[in-house]
Amino acid sequence: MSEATRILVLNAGSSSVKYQLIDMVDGARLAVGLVERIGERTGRLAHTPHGGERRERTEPVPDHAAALRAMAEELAADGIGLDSPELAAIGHRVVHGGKRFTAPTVVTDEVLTEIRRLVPVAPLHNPANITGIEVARALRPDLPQVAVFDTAFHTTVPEYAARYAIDTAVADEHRVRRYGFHGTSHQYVSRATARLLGRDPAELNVIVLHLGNGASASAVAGGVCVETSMGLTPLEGLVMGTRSGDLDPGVVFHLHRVGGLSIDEIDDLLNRRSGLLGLCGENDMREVLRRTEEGDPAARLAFDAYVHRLRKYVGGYYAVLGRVDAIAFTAGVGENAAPVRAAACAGLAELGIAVDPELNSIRSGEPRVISPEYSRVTVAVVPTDEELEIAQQAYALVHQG
Ligand SMILES: Nc1ncnc2c1ncn2[C@@H]1O[C@H](COP(=O)(O)OP(=O)(O)O)[C@@H](O)[C@H]1O
Ligand SMILES: CC(=O)OP(=O)(O)O
Ligand SMILES: [Mg+2]
Repeated sequence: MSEATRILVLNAGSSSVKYQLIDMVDGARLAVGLVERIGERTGRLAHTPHGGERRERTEPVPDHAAALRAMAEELAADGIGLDSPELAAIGHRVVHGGKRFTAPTVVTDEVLTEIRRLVPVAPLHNPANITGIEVARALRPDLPQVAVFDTAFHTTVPEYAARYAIDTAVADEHRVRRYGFHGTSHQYVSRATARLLGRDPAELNVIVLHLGNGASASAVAGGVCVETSMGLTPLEGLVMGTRSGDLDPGVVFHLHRVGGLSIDEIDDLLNRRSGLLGLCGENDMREVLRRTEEGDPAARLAFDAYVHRLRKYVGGYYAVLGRVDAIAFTAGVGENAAPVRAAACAGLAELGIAVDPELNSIRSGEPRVISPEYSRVTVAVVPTDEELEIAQQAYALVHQG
């Protein structure tokens, strides 16, 4: 039996790489790091070893290969380099797995080809994930590279919810359907919510609101995902930092035919220049909240639109589930923005949903209940941990075989 008990997790984004080295015996984070501003004039690496001081480097990081080299140097400096025999596998977040990948998968050339084929439906994400896999494989060709897919947890969404009401032959030919994303987070948070409440996940109905840069909602019935807000691509659903979320598909035809925008320009508009950014020129919720407090009308509109959309999904998923036991807020905005949580749940006493202002204002990194005793639905803040979930799934896979 090998002694390899560590998993390196890579979450490669378009201009950043987040990484964690986790020991699966005791769950220790041997290193946690982030390389940002890849491809810009100056990049930045922040690296924190277990029980040690955070280190920062500011230097040009031209591409993802350079980012992973910098990560490898920092790990080596702590004596836990990529050459370590204790490394069992490298786990990768892969955003789009299509219909085929319903579980964590060891990456082969053929698997990589399939992930590459899905680039057009996850253009902001899959290319970076592929680069992460390729670079990691070049650094440690002997290790299993395990892909953990954002789409996997949503493969239980029933056909009537996953299908768009369009011609079946066209949909089948082009594999157009709802796939859903952030699944690793929705899965982790729905289970963590059950743990927080001391309940069996199999008997709990939860609405999970993952509000990060990308944002999505899911309805989880007894541990099984039955509905989610993102679709064929991570563009549908909630208002996000730079993405529009739901809109009339007629808007696309109109902008093309009447507005004269090309399809690529519309794609760029809806994915990168819309959402909070499009409404008020700012995609960071912290800045939107600050400007709202100062009375800035554009920021107010952006906040109101963001919250209004969220409330529509909460109401909709209430009806989908029939009975809701808990609503869990997670990711950067969900974990930190008390005003968003308060506004999303305001005036819903008739649905048994209430938020206690004092509990809601407490800042903490721990899972916590923010609803009052009398609230029929427990409202909670449950920090997500996609990296731990990826590490656990990757470790379980390499240890089975
Ligand atoms: N204290 C805070 N208050 C409000 N929003 C915050 C706060 N901290 C972070 N955020 C929001 O969280 C977002 C990032 O969320 P995160 O889950 O880290 O994103 P991702 O993993 O998708 O890159 C930021 O864009 C910012 O708007
Ligand atoms: C799928 C998705 O939107 O991911 P992120 O929030 O990391 O952009
Ligand atoms: Mg995230």
